[in-house]
Amino acid sequence: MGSSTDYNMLVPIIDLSLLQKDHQTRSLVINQIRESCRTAGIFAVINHGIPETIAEEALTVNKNFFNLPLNIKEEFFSPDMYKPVKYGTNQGEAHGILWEYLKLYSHPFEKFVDLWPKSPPDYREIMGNCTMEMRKLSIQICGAIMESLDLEATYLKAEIEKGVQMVAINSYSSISGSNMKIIGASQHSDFSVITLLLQSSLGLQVMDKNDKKWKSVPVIKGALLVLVGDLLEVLSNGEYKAVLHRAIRTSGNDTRLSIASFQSLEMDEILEPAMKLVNEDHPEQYRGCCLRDYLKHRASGESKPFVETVKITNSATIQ
Ligand SMILES: O=C(O)CCC(=O)C(=O)O
Ligand SMILES: [Fe+2]
Repeated sequence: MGSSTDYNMLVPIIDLSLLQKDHQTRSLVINQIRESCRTAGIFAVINHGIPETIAEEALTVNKNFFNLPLNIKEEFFSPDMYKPVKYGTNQGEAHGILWEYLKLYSHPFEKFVDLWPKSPPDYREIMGNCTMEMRKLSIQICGAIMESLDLEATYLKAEIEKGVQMVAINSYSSISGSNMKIIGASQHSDFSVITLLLQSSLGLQVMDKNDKKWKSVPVIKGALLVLVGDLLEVLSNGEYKAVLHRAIRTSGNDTRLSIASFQSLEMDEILEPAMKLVNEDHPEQYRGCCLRDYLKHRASGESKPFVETVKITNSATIQ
């Protein structure tokens, strides 16, 4: 057994339907969200309103997309970070494709849908439903997260609603034998306010802040995962930290698929720490930043994690 999967993570499970209940129940849920964002940086949501068939169809249609001949998928290949539809692959010398991904800009839908894959024939319709549902849910969860920070539920709502939604679909081939390899999603945090993630099978790991060990995130039927992203770290002035995660390939017969929806603001919309969370005891810890800054950072090939580059390190610069 590879050592890195020996640890399992107890991911907090939050019943989102309770947000519609009485004031007291609602507050309990908000407290759970606060606690999860502060400690784990990840939680699972159940009763979230996205029908299971939508998630299942999305996984299936993407599986069918990745099963298409390489020449069809390669139409979407591009090294350009700014391309709204982008296919990429990581090939092992003797092992064929180990990891493939497709990145789609998905909001506004009408602006991007014509650029999405045409095949399988139902790809656009199924992924249109899926990404719209994921976006709606992300916006709802962002509102609850704002409340958990003692901000108005509507704080940044308009900016988030106008914001870019990008979806990454990852496909990892399974491994045989015990050669545990970490492919594709090596350790990183996401550039998003939150990321909503659907995984078809085990493979996502997060760094446990307490013991600094990688922990496997279980697959909970019908649940979606919510990950704290870089923008939420900035907005909360470091109260919530973006969760460090990676994806490993595991043994088994099935290819593993994950669908991640990254909710951020518009390309040039600068996000700064919320004024209410900056005070004498909590001086401003981050500079404002936008999606374009992140893409420039990625294109530059700099290895330093993006969020580190916006941290204010010199206390002399703080007023
Ligand atoms: O495959 C996964 O579970 C994680 C993928 C991921 O972290 C990403 O696409 O940013
Ligand atoms: Fe990620």
